[in-house]
Amino acid sequence: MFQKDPVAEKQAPIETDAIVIGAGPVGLYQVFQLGLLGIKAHLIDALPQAGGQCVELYADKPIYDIPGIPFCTGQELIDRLQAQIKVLQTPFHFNQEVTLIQKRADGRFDVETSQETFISKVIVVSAGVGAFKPRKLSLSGIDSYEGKQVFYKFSQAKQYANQDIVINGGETAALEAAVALAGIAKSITLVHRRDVFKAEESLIQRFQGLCAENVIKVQLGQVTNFKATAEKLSSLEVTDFDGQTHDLTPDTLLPLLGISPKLGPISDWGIDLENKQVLVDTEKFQSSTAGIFAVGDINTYPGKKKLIVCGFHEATLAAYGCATHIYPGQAIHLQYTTTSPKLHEILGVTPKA
Ligand SMILES: Cc1cc2nc3c(=O)[nH]c(=O)nc-3n(C[C@H](O)[C@H](O)[C@H](O)COP(=O)(O)OP(=O)(O)OC[C@H]3O[C@@H](n4cnc5c(N)ncnc54)[C@H](O)[C@@H]3O)c2cc1C
Repeated sequence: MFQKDPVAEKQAPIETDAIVIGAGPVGLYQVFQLGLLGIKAHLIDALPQAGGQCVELYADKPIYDIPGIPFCTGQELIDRLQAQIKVLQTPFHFNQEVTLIQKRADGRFDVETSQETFISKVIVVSAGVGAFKPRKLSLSGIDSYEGKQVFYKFSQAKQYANQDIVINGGETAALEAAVALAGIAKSITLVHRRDVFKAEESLIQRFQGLCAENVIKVQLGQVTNFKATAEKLSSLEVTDFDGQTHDLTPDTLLPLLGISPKLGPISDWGIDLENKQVLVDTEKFQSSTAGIFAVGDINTYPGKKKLIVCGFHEATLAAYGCATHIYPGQAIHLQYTTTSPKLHEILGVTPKA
């Protein structure tokens, strides 16, 4: 596996057998199943890392329903899936949203991101619920301070040592950040619309304990305005339910208002959708356009369940569908990883006799 430079200029199209759009758990497993059939894929994701919902929404939380793994966290599942495909040396293209898919006269597909173009024989869309985008503050001009004093993602509490921090939000991410900053930041103020928080009970209790000790201050209301010079955000205005305004002077503002998945350009790709999901058959998980397949949370068919294990099944059958499309007229035989020398070669393993 290697990463492309995200700021690289657009170059000649990359020609490939398969493009997988979305590096969530199902996209990663799709790469593996394609690999078993000798099909090399390129994997593209709008995010800077693999993992989809497992990493973005529940990296540290337990999953109990993956076959053969009684317990693992979202991040551990993704680490294992990445380890499983390491041998395939799949090129990953991160920080790139696929914006265009178009059928070519030669039957292949043009695929475009903002930085690269591809020509592929098949496409597997494993785009989950769409590309994740943080919910942003709707204050005109605040985006000028993004990445300087305004951050929509929280990590590494230590970088905020001795700072006055304002967190905006009342769900898990906001409460986790407030708790993590306790004892590190100079002051922590959490701004939330109402006095009700949405997170696991144990987290709410830790948060409320720190509020009771005056380590975290809660300011009810909405961020309604800000004052700033060209270089620096100097103050925030919060308006409470009585219409009273409160000025806060943060060094850093962390709006952690949740992540909103955006289906984005998928709706313009000319494939049939039903309730914003890609309609597929249940034999190959192929869309209304031959050569474009869809697996995981993005697809729909009678009886669809949005579960990782169902996505793995879909990816397995879609790989056979891709092989039939790439090698028309050729029989694609099922082989067992236990006994097939060809698969051992692909996987780089030498089983004991
Ligand atoms: C809190 C929570 C707990 C869960 N627990 C479980 C559980 O215990 N067991 C279980 O089976 N399931 C669970 N799920 C559901 C499970 O996470 C999903 O079924 C699974 O993530 C779907 O995988 P996916 O690969 O289809 O999509 P995703 O994980 O959503 O990944 C899709 C990827 O596609 C990328 N993408 C989208 N559009 C584009 C584009 N245009 N260009 C480039 N990239 C794009 C996105 O950035 C994303 O990385 C849970 C979900 C949540 C929210």
